Amino acid sequence: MAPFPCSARNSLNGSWPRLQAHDLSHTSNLHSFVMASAGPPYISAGKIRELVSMLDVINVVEKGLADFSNGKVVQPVRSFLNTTEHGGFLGVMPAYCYSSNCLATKVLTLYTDNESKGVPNIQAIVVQMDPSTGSVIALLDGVTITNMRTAAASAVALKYTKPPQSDLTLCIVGSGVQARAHAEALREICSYKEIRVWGRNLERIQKCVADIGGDAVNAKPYQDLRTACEGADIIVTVSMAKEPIVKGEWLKEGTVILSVGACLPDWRELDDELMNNSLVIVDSRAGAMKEAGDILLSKCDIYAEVGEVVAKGPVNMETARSHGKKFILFKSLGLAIEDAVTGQLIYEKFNQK
Ligand SMILES: NC(=O)c1ccc[n+]([C@@H]2O[C@H](COP(=O)([O-])OP(=O)(O)OC[C@H]3O[C@@H](n4cnc5c(N)ncnc54)[C@H](O)[C@@H]3O)[C@@H](O)[C@H]2O)c1
Ligand SMILES: O=C(O)[C@@H]1CCCCN1
Repeated sequence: MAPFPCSARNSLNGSWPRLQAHDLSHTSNLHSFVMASAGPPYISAGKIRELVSMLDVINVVEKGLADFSNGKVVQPVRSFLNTTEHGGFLGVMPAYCYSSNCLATKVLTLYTDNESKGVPNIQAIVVQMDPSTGSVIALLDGVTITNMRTAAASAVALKYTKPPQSDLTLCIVGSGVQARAHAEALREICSYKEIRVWGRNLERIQKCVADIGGDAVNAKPYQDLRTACEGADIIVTVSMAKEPIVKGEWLKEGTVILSVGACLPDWRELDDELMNNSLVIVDSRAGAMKEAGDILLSKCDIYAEVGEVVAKGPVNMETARSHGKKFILFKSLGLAIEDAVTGQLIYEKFNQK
């Protein structure tokens, strides 16, 4: 029986209809009644943070990435369109996975200059559906999901590539939303003797350092990018840069780089020397060959997808050296499956409450 006995949505104005008394004779399904009468729930940023921890998200994203590389996820490379006159992008990111029982799409916008307008550069909503019927079961705050699952994907990559020493120096290049999310997620994987935060504006760097936890987590502001990168064991790049800003010649051998920005084919964060000296692990080969400016323009090789690494086991510097490389690098572009599994987890926890 159809879950919405009174014909799902009003086809003229798209609103969710009120259930009529006679509709009840067609269904005994309370869930259908609630859905049809009130529409799908909206799960806000605050609620999401109450329902799931970063560790929860790391765990589902790890499985999602493994399923993706194992051919268990149906997901086209996302489609982006330009809002040319306004300098922005609209992206649509659908994914379906039978083994994680999730069907969802994220709709997002990416602008680079929204700060002056008082709104975030990346805005998004996740539409979660019931895979067995296609019915929309929830709308979720896509900004929070994007922040958490992106940092979680980097945490998964770090889990499988982390340097062996215990007291590590982490350098975060960028002081925006993802800088904060990564500080949280990467602390689930390693402990750090210092967390360096670089940005272009001292006030914003200091705010980011304070938000991350300041002295309590050994976070320190850096205004010179080269100094921030030199000697770091792990570097995460989360800037909106469009040109290479981090240079391979600055880094010590054995550095692990988590490259999260530069998600368009003509955007860069890292120079050719860095890319060509790295054992490069990507979230999606197909995505990387369409969107990753640092890979496409440096013409570097791709070693593996992170989901393959999750399945086969950790990669270390011995592997990198055997391929003639000095660094290990994870190039993240962001996958719809990361949003879909995170959205599904949140929806299930929402229903348990
Ligand atoms: N891989 C993924 O899944 C994924 C997901 C979300 C965001 N991202 C990317 O991560 C990056 C950071 O996203 P965010 O949400 O933190 O954005 P944000 O706007 O909150 O922060 C961006 C930071 O970059 C700095 N910046 C801007 N232009 C710069 C430049 N030319 N050189 C150096 N720094 C510059 C800003 O001052 C700010 O500190 C973006 O490139 C975004 O596209 C990737
Ligand atoms: O996967 C995502 O959600 C993002 C948002 C914007 C930039 C690239 N990737």
